Amino acid sequence: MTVKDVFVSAPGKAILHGEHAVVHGKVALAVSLNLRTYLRLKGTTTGNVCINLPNIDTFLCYDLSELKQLIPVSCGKREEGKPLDAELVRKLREFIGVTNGNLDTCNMATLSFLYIYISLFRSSELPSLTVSVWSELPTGAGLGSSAAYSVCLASALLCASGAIPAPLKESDQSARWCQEDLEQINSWAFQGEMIIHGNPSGVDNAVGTWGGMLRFLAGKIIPLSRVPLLRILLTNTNVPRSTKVLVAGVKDKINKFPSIMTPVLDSVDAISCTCEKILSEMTCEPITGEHYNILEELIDMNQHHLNVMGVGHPSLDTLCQVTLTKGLHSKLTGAGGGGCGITLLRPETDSSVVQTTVQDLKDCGFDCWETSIGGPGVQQHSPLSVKEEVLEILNRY
Ligand SMILES: Nc1ncnc2c1ncn2[C@@H]1O[C@H](COP(=O)(O)OP(=O)(O)O)[C@@H](O)[C@H]1O
Ligand SMILES: C[C@@](O)(CCOP(=O)(O)O)CC(=O)O
Ligand SMILES: [Mg+2]
Repeated sequence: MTVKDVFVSAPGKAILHGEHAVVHGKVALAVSLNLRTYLRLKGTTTGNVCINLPNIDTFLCYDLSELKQLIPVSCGKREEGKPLDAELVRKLREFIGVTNGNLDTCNMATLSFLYIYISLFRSSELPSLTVSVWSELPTGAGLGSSAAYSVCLASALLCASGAIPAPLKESDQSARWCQEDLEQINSWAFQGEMIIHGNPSGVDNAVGTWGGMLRFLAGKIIPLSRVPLLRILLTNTNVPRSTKVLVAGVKDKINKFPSIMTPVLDSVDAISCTCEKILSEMTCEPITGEHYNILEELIDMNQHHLNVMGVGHPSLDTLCQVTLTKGLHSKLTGAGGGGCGITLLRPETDSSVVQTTVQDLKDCGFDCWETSIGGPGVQQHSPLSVKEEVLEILNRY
């Protein structure tokens, strides 16, 4: 069986409020970024499955006959939305040489790819193909690179398996799937996130799938269509961390101090709801300085709560202090423990202030850039419509 080529991309995300709390059934507000992950899938006749992941320096090829041995005997095709198939995960861990402990960067990426690939093709014939992925997002820094990767894998492999159609028409540059297909993509991407995050809330893959700004609560996704244009500065402290480890740490703290942590989670929930209310007011009445004052106070309060949860880091404290000297308010975004933070810029914040803030943050060893938010969710592309620099990298494989 030879599968058709497919080229897809999905955006990263920033969480305005509700990271970690969302894993425990609280509200999160998240927004897509204009930084994307691109995946090219090529059908081949080599009898191999190859995966090229230049961002993490991983280039692997497997023989189809080896992979066939891993198909669990237990049952046929698995439906999306179910818990992970424990037998398949065990066999795959053994196959890639992980016997115990946490998976490293390369193992997590390989395991989630092989898991989705085998799950989707197990009841037919495993096809020979090459998947190459390149991302504009920093990996493991809180901007949802794992979800963008999982959404790209899910959409391309679902398309290649024929489970969903390729939406791109000959004359199109890019195209999106219908709601029903997006739900399937989101569901399979969630399985990829389960492998990478351990216990994901599902907010990151929802943003990667649908794009824009959304409110997420216990698996329920509500797109926020009327939101004000926000200016946000993104800072990467370049301190590496793992979402899986941080999420597990918060769970331990909740188990150890339930009466202390429950009010903290409830307070974060109230912060997300208050932020949502303010954002909605800003779209239907004139925007005032007071709206921004409240948004800034919410950012400060949430950052303190995230420190209480144990997901702060000295580098993130530095980010908050440096920006505050310019009157700007910051919080971590994503899992914390290093990685990225967001800084809210007010409409009147002068570009000279932004420039000096960026320079001060760069002097701390951070990367810093003003970003636009609310880009489209997962898309299929005609390769000709993809940015030259991305094509150039993916064409090497
Ligand atoms: N472009 C990519 N190529 C390969 N693997 C990726 C890529 N982006 C993300 N990943 C996988 O996701 C992991 C990072 O996920 P995570 O710790 O959740 O951080 P993030 O905040 O970036 O989502 C990486 O270790 C890797 O396994
Ligand atoms: C901490 C959390 O709320 C967000 C993690 O985002 P990221 O992987 O750090 O980009 C976890 C989750 O929602 O699954
Ligand atoms: Mg992640």
